[in-house]
Amino acid sequence: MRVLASAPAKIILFGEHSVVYGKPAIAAAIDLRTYVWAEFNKNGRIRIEAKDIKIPGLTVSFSESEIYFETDYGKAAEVLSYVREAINLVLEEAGKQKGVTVSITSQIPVGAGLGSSAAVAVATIGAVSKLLGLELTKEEVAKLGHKTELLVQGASSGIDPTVSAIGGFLYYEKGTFEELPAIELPIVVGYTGSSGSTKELVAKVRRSFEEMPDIITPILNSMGKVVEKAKEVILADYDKEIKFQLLGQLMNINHGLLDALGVSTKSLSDLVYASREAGALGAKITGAGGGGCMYALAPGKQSEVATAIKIAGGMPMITKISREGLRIEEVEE
Ligand SMILES: Nc1ncnc2c1ncn2[C@@H]1O[C@H](COP(=O)(O)OP(=O)(O)O)[C@@H](O)[C@H]1O
Ligand SMILES: C[C@@](O)(CCOP(=O)(O)O)CC(=O)O
Ligand SMILES: [Mg+2]
Repeated sequence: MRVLASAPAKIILFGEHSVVYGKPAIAAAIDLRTYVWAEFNKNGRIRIEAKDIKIPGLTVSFSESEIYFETDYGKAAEVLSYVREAINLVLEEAGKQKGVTVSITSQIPVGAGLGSSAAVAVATIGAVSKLLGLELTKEEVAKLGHKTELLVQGASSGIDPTVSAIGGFLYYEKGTFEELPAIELPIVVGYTGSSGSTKELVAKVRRSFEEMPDIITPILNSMGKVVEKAKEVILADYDKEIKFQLLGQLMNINHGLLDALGVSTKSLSDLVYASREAGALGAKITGAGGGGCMYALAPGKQSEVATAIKIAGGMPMITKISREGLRIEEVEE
């Protein structure tokens, strides 16, 4: 039997990092997906075929009769830690120890703030649980995805695996979520081409918080207030233009607060300011930062903002919100 599952990427519209400290956040699934095949194998091992992961350098030594390959096996093992932990959690949940092979292909850039870690964990959990005959709800998959991120990152709010499992447009706070009415958000995502490690960036904010709690706490509190105001605006019956103006203003404030936490970079800020100068109503980092992606709210200006992002050295992506979260694509008996 073989099972194919997929899960979407996400953008955090407001509240990244502060959501780790129990504040709310708003995120949406977008139409880039990770696909995972799962099947049993006979050797009793966990086998992971990660087709998109680049190995960290390779040394080959050979003689007449022998050839040896060497790479940074520690880094290679680390890069597969989300998948490995996800599989172990499902095997534990099913109370089975079986040889499982997973094969992964993904449309989501790694370390770009689009939740590639959560999407790969959720799709792996979806495929392996289905293979083992475990009928998990999307909420149960999200919880196992959150556990996976906690095991690998040390800290995780759970918003990424929740949005990836459930899909759509969610208001998330301390492990619970509510679905927000889908509003057509004319956004442009800008990818810097560099990546940031969520584990390292979350740890960096944690260090600042522990060293200067009186300074960091008010920043996190303000971020929480920004998100509450954004939810109020999204739910209000203002006309679209007013909503977009207010949301753009809140995005810019959120970006400044993230900059104060030290998670922005020059390339991210270059794309943010280029977008604003090209007419975006708001632009901010999305995800952990340290590289990765930003996004801009650009009603009627998506192509101008996309061009400005390209001129500023970024890669623009015009994406849509995906209603669908985890999807079992195929079951081959
Ligand atoms: N296609 C993939 N195959 C295997 N592991 C992946 C894949 N995509 C992402 N990952 C895992 O997720 C990590 C990136 O997660 P993270 O640092 O949270 O960045 P983000 O979630 O913003 O993409 C990668 O280093 C790797 O461990
Ligand atoms: C920084 C954070 O708020 C979001 C991380 O998003 P990503 O891994 O960069 O896609 C961490 C979390 O919420 O678990
Ligand atoms: Mg991540």
